[in-house]
Amino acid sequence: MANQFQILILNQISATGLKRLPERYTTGKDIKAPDAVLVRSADMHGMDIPASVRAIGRAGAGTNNIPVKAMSQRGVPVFNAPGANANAVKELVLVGMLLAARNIAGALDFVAKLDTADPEMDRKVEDGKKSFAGYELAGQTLGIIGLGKIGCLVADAAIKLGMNVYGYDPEITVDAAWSLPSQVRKAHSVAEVLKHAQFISLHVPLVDATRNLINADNIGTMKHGAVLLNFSREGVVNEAAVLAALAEKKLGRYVCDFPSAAINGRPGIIALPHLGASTQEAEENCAVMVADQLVDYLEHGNIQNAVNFPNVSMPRESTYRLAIANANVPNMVGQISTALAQAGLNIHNMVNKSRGEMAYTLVDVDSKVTPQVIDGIARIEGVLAVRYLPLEA
Ligand SMILES: NC(=O)C1=CN([C@@H]2O[C@H](COP(=O)(O)OP(=O)(O)OC[C@H]3O[C@@H](n4cnc5c(N)ncnc54)[C@H](O)[C@@H]3O)[C@@H](O)[C@H]2O)C=CC1
Ligand SMILES: O=C(O)C(=O)COP(=O)(O)O
Repeated sequence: MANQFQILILNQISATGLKRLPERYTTGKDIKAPDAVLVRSADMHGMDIPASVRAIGRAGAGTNNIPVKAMSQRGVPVFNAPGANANAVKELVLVGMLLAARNIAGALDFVAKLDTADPEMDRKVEDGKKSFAGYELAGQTLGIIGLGKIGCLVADAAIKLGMNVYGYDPEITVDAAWSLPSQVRKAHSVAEVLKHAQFISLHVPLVDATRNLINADNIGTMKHGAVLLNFSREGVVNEAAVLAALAEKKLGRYVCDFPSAAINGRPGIIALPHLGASTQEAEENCAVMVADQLVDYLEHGNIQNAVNFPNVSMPRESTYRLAIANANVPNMVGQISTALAQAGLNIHNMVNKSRGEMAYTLVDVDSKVTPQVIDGIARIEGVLAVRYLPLEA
């Protein structure tokens, strides 16, 4: 019988994505011993992740809600869906700039409070509108911190709207750099971006190095009345610093996707309920991408788009495959090959790749692998997880 897999679902995942899982897969939110977890923003840090879990699929970009380091130590890849929701976020960032520049939230509120039975309503509309006059985006300068999938799309859209764009990303990839319009000016520091831009948009992941990236020390260096947009993560911005800068009118608006007790309802705050990736298209794209990656990993051991392991794939030419997650230390491949040779197994094909402290090995052999051989490999120091993935007869 073909392999049965159980997938624990922690958030609402697009049905189109779930349909990519073969029918023999069971999905649900109460599965006790899942082979894999599908998640969006649910916080998995406090969760007791069952030992049965072989992979985690994040139907989205950010993985700060997942204990990635602990999963690496267990040899468990954490997959995400790079770029699959980037267009949705880009569009909401454009909305964010317009909300700030045109006083749209205040204007909508004003209209909602109009008395439609008042014969003077039309006059009040014409009188009232002057309170909401704004300015245009064309000609303004936007600074983008983080030029990954989202930052690059925001840069491109802003250039097309006639804005000047500064971008900062010390680890920009070659592909991202190629995708940027030539008009984007390269900034060499966060400070340089803050100095030049009227709008600053953050598109970095939340990691130790980006926590409080915008803080009391640098927020005062922004242009007077600047607009800060945060569709990245709450922790990237120090909210106390934002409130102080708004109170001093140093900051014009703080537009974010992360409401909180500290900022909600405060003057100058425009907060959306984490809507960046909430379009039908983005939800489908993310779920499809990550479901396909999970299936390929669970059934064939191939890794594509894990945040903690290298990309490793090998075409299936042999029925008998071992997938081994191991520490990136010397002599792992040697010890694995020796264990197979000692068991009289001939290696048909093999690939080993590393990324940081992690490495991953796929080995196809010409005959059946016994549980004793698998146990022997699992006991090699530095081996974190071993899976035997024979093709079904
Ligand atoms: N509001 C929402 O619904 C959504 C929010 N996000 C957030 O946006 C973040 C970025 O998403 P993507 O662009 O898809 O990720 P990405 O991985 O394509 O891009 C992130 C970029 O940030 C850069 N970076 C890292 N540290 C930096 C630093 N200290 N200074 C400047 N640049 C730095 C990286 O080099 C990379 O190019 C996600 O990690 C997530 O937190 C993503 C999707 C939806
Ligand atoms: O992809 C991301 O990083 C997001 O923040 C989107 O989160 P969501 O999937 O909408 O809960």
